[in-house]
Amino acid sequence: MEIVIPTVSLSNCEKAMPVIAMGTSSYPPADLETTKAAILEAIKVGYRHFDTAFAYGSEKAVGEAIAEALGLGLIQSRDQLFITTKLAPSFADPPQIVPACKASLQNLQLEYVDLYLIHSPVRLTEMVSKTPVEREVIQPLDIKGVWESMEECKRLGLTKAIGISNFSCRLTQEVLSVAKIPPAVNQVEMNPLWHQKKLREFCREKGIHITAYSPLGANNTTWGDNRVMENDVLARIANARGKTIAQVALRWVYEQGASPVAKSFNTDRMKQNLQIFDWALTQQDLESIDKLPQVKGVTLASILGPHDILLDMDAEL
Ligand SMILES: NC(=O)C1=CN([C@@H]2O[C@H](COP(=O)(O)OP(=O)(O)OC[C@H]3O[C@@H](n4cnc5c(N)ncnc54)[C@H](OP(=O)(O)O)[C@@H]3O)[C@@H](O)[C@H]2O)C=CC1
Ligand SMILES: O=C[C@H](O)[C@@H](O)[C@@H](O)[C@H](O)C(=O)O
Repeated sequence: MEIVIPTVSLSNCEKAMPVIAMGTSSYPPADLETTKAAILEAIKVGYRHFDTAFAYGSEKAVGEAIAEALGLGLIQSRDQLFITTKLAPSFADPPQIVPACKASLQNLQLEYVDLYLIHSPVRLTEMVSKTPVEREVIQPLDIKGVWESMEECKRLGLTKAIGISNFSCRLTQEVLSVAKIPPAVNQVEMNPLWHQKKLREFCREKGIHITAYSPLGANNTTWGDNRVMENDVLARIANARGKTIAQVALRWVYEQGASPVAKSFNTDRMKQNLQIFDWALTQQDLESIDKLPQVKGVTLASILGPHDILLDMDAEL
């Protein structure tokens, strides 16, 4: 039976976004063939929204998988897919942004992406090949200049929509204060153990949709841990509903009005993660999840290094 994935409309974007995306950042980093095969498999099982980034090195694999899916007739046109990619912090300098977007399009073999996000609210002044990075290469963003260049990407038709990622309320407000085209999306960590209530409320008021990364807590990766997948309260709910913990976490994100971006390169788990649209959590389940002690998992400081500017940003997010 074909799965119908609900969509959400985004501000200033004519194309609706499927509410669940397949992530493409894997640990340990997967090679091109593995990533390509996983994306092709995800298209076969029904995913239509893919989340990549220049920084993940997965754009080429996504591009090859799309080309192959078209060749095999798994999809009739590129338009049936929603592709999100992100501006790498090393290119987050106004004159480099349109060229960076074009480089991502070349990697993806596409004429446009559907959503282009500023990956993080920092600029790295060098191309970095490994993390953590030295403090000297980290700079705050020139938000006005960077956002104008993001708007230019949209005006040029390189992307249907533009947005931000890892932006706190304060930084999102800074973008809004200079924007002619407001961000359509803010992609942030969100899961039953990191609710993002304040940011979600702020973005809702401003018409900015939240996409939730690491909705499963990024278990078995270096940037996440098993706090979601091994949570006793979630296990009890999953048991009572006849679902898995992953499904409970994804359904919870969806019921909050946000769109999960979950990564799985395993066919059974890919399928399982799509089975969240024909059942609901009970009021009691929602209340139990509401009471879970909050622990932020993914931090910029843990990825890029424990530098003052990053610790300050993490504290706001
Ligand atoms: N904007 C940003 O800064 C960030 C964006 N992202 C994006 O979000 C995506 C998802 O987040 P991510 O951090 O990968 O973490 P997730 O919360 O999606 O967790 C991924 C991990 O969960 C496993 N998994 C997936 N489904 C199941 C399941 N049903 N049962 C048990 N284990 C499961 C995966 O393994 P397996 O593949 O073996 O199934 C993988 O180890 C990324 O791939 C990336 O695209 C992520 C972090 C930061
Ligand atoms: O600036 C830092 C990077 O953007 C970092 O936040 C991301 O690469 C993140 O780990 C991800 O997986 O998307």
